[in-house]
Amino acid sequence: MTKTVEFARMNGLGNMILVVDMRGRADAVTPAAAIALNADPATRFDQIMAIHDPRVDGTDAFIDILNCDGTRAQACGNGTRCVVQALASETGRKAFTFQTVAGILNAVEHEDGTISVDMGKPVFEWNRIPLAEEFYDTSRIELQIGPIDDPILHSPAAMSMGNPHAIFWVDRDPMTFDLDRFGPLLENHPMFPEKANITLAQVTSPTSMTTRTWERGAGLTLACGSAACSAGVSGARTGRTGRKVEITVASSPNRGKLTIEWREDDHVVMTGPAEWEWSGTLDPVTGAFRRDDDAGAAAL
Ligand SMILES: N[C@H](CCC[C@H](N)C(=O)O)C(=O)O
Repeated sequence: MTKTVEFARMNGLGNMILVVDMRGRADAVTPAAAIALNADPATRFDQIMAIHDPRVDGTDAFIDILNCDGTRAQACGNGTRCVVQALASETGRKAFTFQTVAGILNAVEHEDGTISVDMGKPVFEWNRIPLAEEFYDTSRIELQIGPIDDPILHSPAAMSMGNPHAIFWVDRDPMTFDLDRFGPLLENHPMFPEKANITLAQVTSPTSMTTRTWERGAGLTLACGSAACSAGVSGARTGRTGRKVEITVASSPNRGKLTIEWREDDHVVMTGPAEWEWSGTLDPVTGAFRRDDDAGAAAL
């Protein structure tokens, strides 16, 4: 087994992704390697998407997801689009099926370069999100931040896309909130036994939203795909929007948008861009890396 593997630094609407090629190996990217890679400004990232050999028939790969703090995540929408782009560039194929901890994901790269991922079905049951308290209706749970008689944020929609999310509705630009201050408080709130990704969502029309997310295990990120899925579903679930919305991520307003459709068959389809930045090789045990010299190398 070689010491190093190939990787590509990519992004999905600014969500910083390392796509790591672990195919043919029996080991996995270690949390220590993730922490070391995140500590270097050149490879600082939000999530690692490690591509492993398929483990079940009918899938092209198993995708192992690590946050920059070394914890593992069950889902990563922006990262999945980056994996599709990397594999489409390598193989010439356009459609892929991946196994993740959250389940089986089907994805396709369109002629215009955007990528659609069927992120599966949303989960609303309190004990599967999970929440620490029983809520019959998790579309509006009792949780707030700020003065009891004038909370800054309150009554979020809670759900899971394989990973836990809380969506707080705001009536002004999400960038005007101190999410860096109260994100960690909410991420680690006792209400969320497995922590949670925290999103501020401003509904701008029945078919559009602007979101900003404090991610579990990663902090403030420029974009979060599974959070966009959760915001889109929660908008429809609470009657604020239709079942198909266009989402602008507040931190990256000029990088493009995500389209989220909560189909009538209960599947959530996310469509958006992915961008390759540069490639290199890395040691999945220690996180030591080397950037390829030639710019424009293949994505992986
Ligand atoms: N940025 C990712 C979300 C990673 C989720 C991770 N923060 C967790 O659930 O622990 C996305 O585009 O969906």
